[in-house]
Amino acid sequence: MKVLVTGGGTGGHIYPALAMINAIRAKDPSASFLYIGTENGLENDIVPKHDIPFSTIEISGFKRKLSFENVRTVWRFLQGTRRAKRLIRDFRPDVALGTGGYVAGPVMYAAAKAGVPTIIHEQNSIPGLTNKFLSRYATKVAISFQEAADYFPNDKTVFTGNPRASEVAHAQKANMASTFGFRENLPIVMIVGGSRGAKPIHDAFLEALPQLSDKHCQYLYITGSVHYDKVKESMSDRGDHAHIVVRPFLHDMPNVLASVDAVVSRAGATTLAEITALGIPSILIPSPYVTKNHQEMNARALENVGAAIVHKESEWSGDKLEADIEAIFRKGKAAEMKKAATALAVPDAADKLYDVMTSIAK
Ligand SMILES: CC(=O)N[C@H]1[C@@H](OP(=O)(O)OP(=O)(O)OC[C@H]2O[C@@H](n3ccc(=O)[nH]c3=O)[C@H](O)[C@@H]2O)O[C@H](CO)[C@@H](O)[C@@H]1O
Repeated sequence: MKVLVTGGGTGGHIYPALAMINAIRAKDPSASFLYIGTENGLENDIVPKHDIPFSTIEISGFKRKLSFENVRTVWRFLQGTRRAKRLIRDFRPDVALGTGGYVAGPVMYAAAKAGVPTIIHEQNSIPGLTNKFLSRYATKVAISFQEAADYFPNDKTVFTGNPRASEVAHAQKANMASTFGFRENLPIVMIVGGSRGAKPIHDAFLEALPQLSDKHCQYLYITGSVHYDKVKESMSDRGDHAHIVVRPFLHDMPNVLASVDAVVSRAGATTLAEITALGIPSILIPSPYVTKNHQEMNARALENVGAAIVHKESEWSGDKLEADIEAIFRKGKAAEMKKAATALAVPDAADKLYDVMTSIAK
């Protein structure tokens, strides 16, 4: 099977695509792939590390307000479609998978127009602009939250879950002592602000530092590459933090996630698929800066069943972090949160998506 794959901008769109490529490779070792992304997106950094043929087109996103920039965007969309058409003509895929982000727009549109069977994957409970636009042309729409079905044509839409959940569900534990210097028998809490990091999460963490130094927990703090130097500098002003390990970005997230006891995070849909696949108790601070506040909707789906504690960004603080950690580890909430998270998991998502792909492939 020849599979065209696209999706990018941020990790939440890229990792489901990579997970699906790995799942297809395991089932069909002769399958070949072409991944189309952009040069500026995180995919340009991540995809080539996975031994996947990678090409780029130029594209930018629509501004919601009327602006001259949108004229340029339409022009780029048309240029991007033209370049994608050429790449598709050369590669001749049997099926195309798009996991969202701006780049998926022209690529999947060009694939559909070229007669390639197309499947778009939506990770969120409320879809992004690109996938909504593409759902008109796609052969199938795969969703990860039942709530998303309301936004897509009924006859095309199928619930599969997020294939990254399948990848993470089988992850081996990392050696946290030798990799990060953590002590055994003390809970490890990961703090992460999505694939690019999030300043409000850093601010609250830095504020909480004095309270967190009681050493009943250890912290693995992932800042996002752009925030790393600043955070390190702020921390060095605030004393010794032997129980806090700071990293800019992790490339082996599945194994590390499989080894932590709780996660403090934004509520990006792919992160939530990972958290539920592994049954990790979580404290979620949804980003309010995303389309139709979809991260809050994602987060509430976990909160409603007792899998997560959710705080609006405007209400979150270092004190809340300390109180939540206390509730999870010292007041025994961890076990019930773990159970509730596991109940939401879709560990066979990659199999489900594979079945849909092969059912429509040429
Ligand atoms: C600001 C924005 O538009 N965010 C969106 C974006 O978020 P974002 O890209 O932050 O997405 P997620 O939190 O869903 O996923 C992040 C992914 O990056 C991985 N990771 C993260 C940090 C790291 O150091 N290493 C690493 O591998 C995580 O394991 C995960 O697989 O896509 C998500 C999925 O469509 C959406 O729900 C989010 O609303």
